Amino acid sequence: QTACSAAPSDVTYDYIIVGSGAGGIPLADRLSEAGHSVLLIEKGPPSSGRWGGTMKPKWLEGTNLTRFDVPGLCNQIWADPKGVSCTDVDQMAGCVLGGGTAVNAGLWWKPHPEDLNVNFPAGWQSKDLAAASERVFSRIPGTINPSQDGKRYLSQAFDTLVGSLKKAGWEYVVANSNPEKKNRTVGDATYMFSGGERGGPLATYLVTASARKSFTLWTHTIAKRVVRSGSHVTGVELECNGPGRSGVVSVTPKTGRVILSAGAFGSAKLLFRSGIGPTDQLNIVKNSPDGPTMISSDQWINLPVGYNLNDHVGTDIEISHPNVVFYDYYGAWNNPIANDAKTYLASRTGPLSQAAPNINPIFWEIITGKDGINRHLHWQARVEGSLNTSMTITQYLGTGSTSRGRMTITRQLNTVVSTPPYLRTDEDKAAVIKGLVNLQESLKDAGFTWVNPKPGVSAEQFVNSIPAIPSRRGSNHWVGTAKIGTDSGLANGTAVVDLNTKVYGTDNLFVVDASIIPGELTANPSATIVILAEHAAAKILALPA
Ligand SMILES: Cc1cc2nc3c(=O)[nH]c(=O)nc-3n(C[C@H](O)[C@H](O)[C@H](O)COP(=O)(O)OP(=O)(O)OC[C@H]3O[C@@H](n4cnc5c(N)ncnc54)[C@H](O)[C@@H]3O)c2cc1C
Repeated sequence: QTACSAAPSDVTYDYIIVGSGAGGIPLADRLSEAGHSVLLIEKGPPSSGRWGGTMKPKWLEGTNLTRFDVPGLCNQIWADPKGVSCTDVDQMAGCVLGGGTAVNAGLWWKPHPEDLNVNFPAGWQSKDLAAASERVFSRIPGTINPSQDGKRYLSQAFDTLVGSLKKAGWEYVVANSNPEKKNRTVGDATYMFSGGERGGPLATYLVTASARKSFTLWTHTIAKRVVRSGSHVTGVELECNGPGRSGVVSVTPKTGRVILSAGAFGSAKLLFRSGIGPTDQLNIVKNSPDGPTMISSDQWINLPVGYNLNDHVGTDIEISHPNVVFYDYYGAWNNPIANDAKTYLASRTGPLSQAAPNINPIFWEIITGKDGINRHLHWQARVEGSLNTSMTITQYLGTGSTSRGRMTITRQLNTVVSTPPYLRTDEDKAAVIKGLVNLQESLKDAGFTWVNPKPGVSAEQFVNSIPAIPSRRGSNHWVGTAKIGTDSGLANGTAVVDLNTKVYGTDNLFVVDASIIPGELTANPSATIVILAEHAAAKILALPA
């Protein structure tokens, strides 16, 4: 492994952003666009070919494409996570340039108004984020037709399920044209893909940022902690990770700022290592290898970092139908169907331009609980399961869920989900069960064979039979560990960052990523995180120097 080189001691940056995911990349672009010098630090290697990534199967050799660029290879993260997934997190997360936006399935949704209005404080409501949303969707519009010939491949599962739901009274919608229509509606999966490739922030915001002299990117560089004196942050201490940088990098004296965009686990970990968080967690860091050099306890800032953890609680059902056709996306790594590889390479068309494993359709329902809360269910179908005519459909419970968990740190400095956030309230469970009962009812005469739950097993028995742990219910949509709000955690409140995303008790430390989201959203979160980053950039730029 190549050794790190020392960070230059004679250069400072107006903004140092840690983490190049859904939050970090758009932020880096907007802050550098405003004329500031910006350093973006990413612990992992380049991913997409555009940025010098090299990981690819044989059939992509000689092209500028990597495994990250081809939608049909997105599930390779599960087959071969080595060198791609984070090793210090007990959940799946992308530790490469682009973070989750480099490894995810590319699903891309405009938020339902309640995602923001129910979860977020004043100033971050649907109407407040409308302009940011507009900016995001003008740069990354998303598509329901990833294949560049406009055709839909292997659409049997989609056609069968949409047809059945429509017969049962569900309405077909183009989801991102009608983000508010999420009750008994069904639509196409919408992806951030563009030109038949992954697209997203790596192909838009990072491209414009990189064209500016004021922008610097360091990959292979781990931020260990922020360097601070009391409430004032002066820079970031680095850990060697191959050919990246080591030492300390400083922000512009007096006016410089550090922004953590290292993800729901990564940003919380950085806060703990910087002496910011609940005392029990800071004491663990104190007893870790960091201990001897950790900031002294009289400068610790006690905030509820790591609490309020949430994720979509996933409930997988499996149904089969004779029309459904399976496509071996995993097999496409070594042995793609020759013609499919050829058409993908020649014109970005065919099954490999679609996300594995043929994710489609998506449908939604809102269940109002006895507690009066609207709980949003997002159902996501894919073609895989125990039969070659199976569809597995995951039901996600999002907006309105009242269960929360906790993430903590170990002495080895790994983050763990110590309290899973799944189905901890009766009303959350009731909504999940009711949603399943409603779907069974809607599909009852549609010719599907129910593999799971099996006939004779009630929805309630089925939901209760799946352990409420991340390996069985996890959705990789982690949020909430550094919640935004006006009820400062310094005064026994629940918020870690204020309405400008500034960490309470600090002058110039910010968090902008999934961590600040107070409660789970209806659908997959990445587009909303980019919207939040756009909005946060405007808020931060408006602060007095
Ligand atoms: C397998 C998978 C599939 C998914 N599918 C979808 C989907 O289809 N649609 C969707 O909307 N969402 C999806 N998600 C979720 C989505 O990708 C995440 O919610 C989103 O990327 C989170 O954004 P973020 O900015 O908070 O963090 P991330 O995107 O995770 O970015 C954090 C970045 O910080 C870096 N980092 C962490 N610690 C440090 C450190 N100490 N120093 C330097 N760098 C650091 C990481 O390497 C990473 O690049 C998926 C997630 C996974 C894991």
